[in-house]
Parts: sequence; C-alpha cells; structure tokens
Amino acid sequence: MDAEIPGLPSRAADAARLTVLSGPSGVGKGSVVAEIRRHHPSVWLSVSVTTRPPRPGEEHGKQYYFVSRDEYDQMVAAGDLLEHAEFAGNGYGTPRRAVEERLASGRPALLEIELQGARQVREAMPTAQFVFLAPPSWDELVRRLVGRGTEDEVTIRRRLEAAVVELAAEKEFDVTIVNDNVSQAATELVELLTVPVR
Ligand SMILES: Nc1ncnc2c1ncn2[C@@H]1O[C@H](COP(=O)(O)OP(=O)(O)OP(=O)(O)O)[C@@H](O)[C@H]1O
Ligand SMILES: Nc1nc2c(ncn2[C@@H]2O[C@H](COP(=O)(O)O)[C@@H](O)[C@H]2O)c(=O)[nH]1
Repeated sequence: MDAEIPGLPSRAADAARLTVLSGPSGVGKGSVVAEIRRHHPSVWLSVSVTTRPPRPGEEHGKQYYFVSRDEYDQMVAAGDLLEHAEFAGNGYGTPRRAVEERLASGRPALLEIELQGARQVREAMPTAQFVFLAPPSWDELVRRLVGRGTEDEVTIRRRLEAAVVELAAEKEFDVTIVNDNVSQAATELVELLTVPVR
C-alpha cells in the first residue's frame, strides 16, 4: 500500500465512494453480487433489512436481516435506514450506520437495492455512483424470475409490473451493465467499484 503523504488524500480515500446497484427483479443482481463476494471478499456489501420471509438457504445477517413489520417500522421512524421502500408487498431498507461508518473510514461500499431506494440515495448522496443491471431481453428476464422458483404467480406478476417501471428508469443511472453472463457482469462491476471519486 502507498505511504500516506500529508495534505494528499490517500488512494483509499479517493476510492471511498458509494456504489448503488439496481435493476429489475430477476435480472441477476444477487447472482452478480454473490459472484463478487466469492472472488473479491474485500468488496463490502451493505446487508439490508427486510420484512420478507427468508427463502430456503437464506440466513439472517447474511443475505438480509429478516425483521418483523413492527421492527421495520421502528427503524424507519427512528431514522435508522439510509433509504427504504415497499417492494412487491414487503419493506426493504439499508441500515444507515454501517454504510456511514464504512464511508467515513475512507472505504467504498456497495448497495444492492431497487429503484425507489436508489432515487432516495441519489437525493441524499448525489456523488454516489449508480449502476443499472439490465437483462439481455424482457423474455429472458421473465424466464429468470419464473425459473428461480421462489415466488408464487401473484408475486411474480407484481415484480414484473415493477420491472416495467424499473426498465424505463435505466437512463437515470450513470452506467448500464447487461447481465448476459454473471462472471462478466461481476468483472465489469468490480472495475466500476475501483474507479476513483469524480
Ligand atoms: N447471466 C445469467 N444467465 C442466466 N441466468 C441467470 C443469470 N444471472 C442470474 N441468473 C438466474 O436468474 C435468476 C434470478 O437471479 P437473481 O436472484 O440473482 O436476480 P435478482 O436481480 O437478485 O432478483 P431479485 O431482485 O428478485 O432479488 C436466478 O435463478 C439466477 O440463477
Ligand atoms: N430499496 C431497497 N431495496 C432493496 C433493499 N434490499 C434489497 N432490495 C431490493 O428489493 C428487491 C426484492 O428483493 P428480494 O430479495 O426480495 O428478491 C430487489 O430489487 C432488491 O435489490 C434495500 O435495502 N432497499
């Protein structure tokens, strides 16, 4: 690592920016992030809270903090969430303190969140970097969401209705990565995570 030079921001501080990854449900955000965690364990990803029940294999504190609606409402009321949104019938939010501590210590952070939350982060932190993960096609998005097999038909419909809105918002983002291939998309995202702050 480079030695600190008084008066010159360290390279670590230069790289300390928040990156927000968003994109429609089923596009592969979780898959891309999991790939990054496997190959780049130093990349720090915020763990969100959600009122959604865990899917098979999901663990409290790993993919999410699974909380009750009351706990979630209390966190919202207390201002403990950097952003929060209702999505397909459940509440989701980013615990504020962990992200703020991470950035304050000069280290970058990654959020994987939906569109309404991304818009809130843009309001609060306009220098953050916003990355849109796009599907190769609408049909492939539907195939992935249905093929995952984790949602019932009603929920799949709700998520696809939201996907129409999310896809129309792509132009609000700084960069688009098309998720044709998980490992390629992960490589592209990691490169963006290490771009110095503007
Ligand atoms: N590049 C890809 N090619 C083929 N299948 C993929 C690709 N990326 C992800 N998938 C598959 O698509 C499904 C949805 O992926 P994933 O759960 O990562 O999406 P997501 O964007 O995180 O969804 P959500 O927002 O609903 O949590 C999974 O079954 C996953 O294995
Ligand atoms: N606004 C926020 N959205 C979040 C957060 N954590 C995850 N998400 C997004 O919710 C949907 C659905 O997720 P799923 O795990 O139920 O499939 C997806 O788009 C996630 O990116 C958050 O903290 N805030």
